[in-house]
Amino acid sequence: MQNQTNSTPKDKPVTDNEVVVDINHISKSFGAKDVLKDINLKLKRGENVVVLGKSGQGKSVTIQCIVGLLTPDNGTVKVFGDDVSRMNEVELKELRTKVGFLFQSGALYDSMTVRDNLEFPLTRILKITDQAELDKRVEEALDGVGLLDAIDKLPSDLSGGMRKRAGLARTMIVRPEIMLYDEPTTGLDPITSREISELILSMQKKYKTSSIIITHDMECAKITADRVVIMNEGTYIAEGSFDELKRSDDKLVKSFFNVTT
Ligand SMILES: Nc1ncnc2c1ncn2[C@@H]1O[C@H](COP(=O)(O)OP(=O)(O)OP(=O)(O)O)[C@@H](O)[C@H]1O
Repeated sequence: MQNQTNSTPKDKPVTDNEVVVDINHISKSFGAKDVLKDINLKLKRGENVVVLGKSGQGKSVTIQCIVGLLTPDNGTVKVFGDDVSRMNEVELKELRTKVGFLFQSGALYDSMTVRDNLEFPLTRILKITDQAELDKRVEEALDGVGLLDAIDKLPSDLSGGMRKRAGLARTMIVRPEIMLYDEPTTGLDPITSREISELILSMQKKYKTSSIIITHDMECAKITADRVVIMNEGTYIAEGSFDELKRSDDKLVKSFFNVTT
């Protein structure tokens, strides 16, 4: 690790089973508060990993460490084999074009139409200038999330579920290799939550994206997860498939499943 040089993700050979995010014994404190104590997580290419945990357990802090917005106090986070804490600004920028986020709000620009919101990353990140190409990509992306009819609407004219779909289309339009979903179904009714969860699953299948999905929503976990990890008090306490964890005898693990199952 000492003399490692960072190369850009696109230089890496792609293999099945490749670990695209490797979190190794990270800890993070804010003042006297030890938020992450010892977190380990490997995300393989094409895999959906759901992180379950109660509020304030450091799930969002973990995500911020993956994209270099926060630096762990100890341990390493490698993305595509490169240590994020050793990346310079150019490398971090390159990394963030490969890693898409979907935050709770969907993070659309309120003053822009849905079309303009989706064009924005195409012009900014992919540097596409040809209007016909922009139109084609925007329409395809919106069609993929069932929102083509809303192309000229403002975010304020959309329901919460539609905003989430538009946010997902905007993130996916640059084809990130890794997706980080921070509570993608929070604030949505059960039917819309299910639709978003199914969309997350279909995105994984269609684009072979590798995703970390942070959620409290057990149905979202059930629909989307290839693997579930449960986080409590700064460490991961259990890991397995949804069905394996559902059968667990551990009291804390059971407490997550008893809510809805
Ligand atoms: N930049 C920061 N400075 C100080 N404290 C922070 C910072 N970021 C997070 N924290 C603290 O770390 C703890 C974990 O926060 P985090 O947002 O990761 O929780 P979470 O598990 O994602 O919870 P939730 O489900 O409520 O979003 C919280 O107590 C929060 O106040």
